[in-house]
Amino acid sequence: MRNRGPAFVKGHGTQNDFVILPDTGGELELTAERVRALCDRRRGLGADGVLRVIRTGALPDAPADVPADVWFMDYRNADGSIAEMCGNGVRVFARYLVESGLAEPGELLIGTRAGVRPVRTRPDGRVTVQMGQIKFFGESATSVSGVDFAGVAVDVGNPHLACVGDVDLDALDLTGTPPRDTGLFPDGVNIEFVQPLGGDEVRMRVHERGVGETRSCGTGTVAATAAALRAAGEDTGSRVVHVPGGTVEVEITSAGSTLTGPAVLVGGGQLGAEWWQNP
Ligand SMILES: N[C@@H](CCC[C@H](N)C(=O)O)C(=O)O
Repeated sequence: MRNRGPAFVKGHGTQNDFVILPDTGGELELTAERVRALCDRRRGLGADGVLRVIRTGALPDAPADVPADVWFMDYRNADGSIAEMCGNGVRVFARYLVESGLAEPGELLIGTRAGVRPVRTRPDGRVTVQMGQIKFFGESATSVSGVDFAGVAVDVGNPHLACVGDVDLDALDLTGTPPRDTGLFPDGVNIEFVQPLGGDEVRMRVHERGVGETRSCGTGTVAATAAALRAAGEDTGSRVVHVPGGTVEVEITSAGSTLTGPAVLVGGGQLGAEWWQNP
């Protein structure tokens, strides 16, 4: 390819997949249309979302409480919308920072629209993220194929409705967007269906705001764990969460929550300059 556009790296966390766009100079014009084209699995690279790598100080709408020199995960959903936080994305973002030499392995801080997230990269390839305090903010319901599901509203930096019950997850048709209470979730919601398996294990499927069904959602696994603990009459504890794309571990204590799981970099390349101009 003679005319080269921006560089990219493709990665995933439990098969929640992302196009990483390094923008260390803060120069890329990342429009919603470019995000949609990048994430399109036929006309683009294909992904659930885009992670732009930029210094917080270079992003005009960055939250004031994130220090300017911290690397910021500018997250976009596949439909081009902006979301506050992405738990699988943060792990993949951390792996990218370390592999590309932008950060040392071990402890690092990542800026997000939900605030700073302390992260620890591990030698085995897994990454642990401190996901902060979860907050319950109501009860609500949704339905799939005419079947009603009750759930709890959970704020993990972004909004979730976590529905825990003895549900036949394999039978759920999540090709459409399940209805939501627009009063409780005015900006949309990520919806988790959670089946306790006994002991500290649960299974989960998720319909993500701005994407559709994905094979995993990190913030969703934290919401699912909080809801599963609450259903068991507990405030704190841990769950091993099995999603279609793999397994993660979540712990909730009185001090906050952590998410541990894999982060994989698949490969990278260069976008075509013409494609980037007119995707
Ligand atoms: N897949 C993510 C969540 C991404 C954002 C979400 N779709 C939203 O709009 O809030 C995760 O791993 O947490």
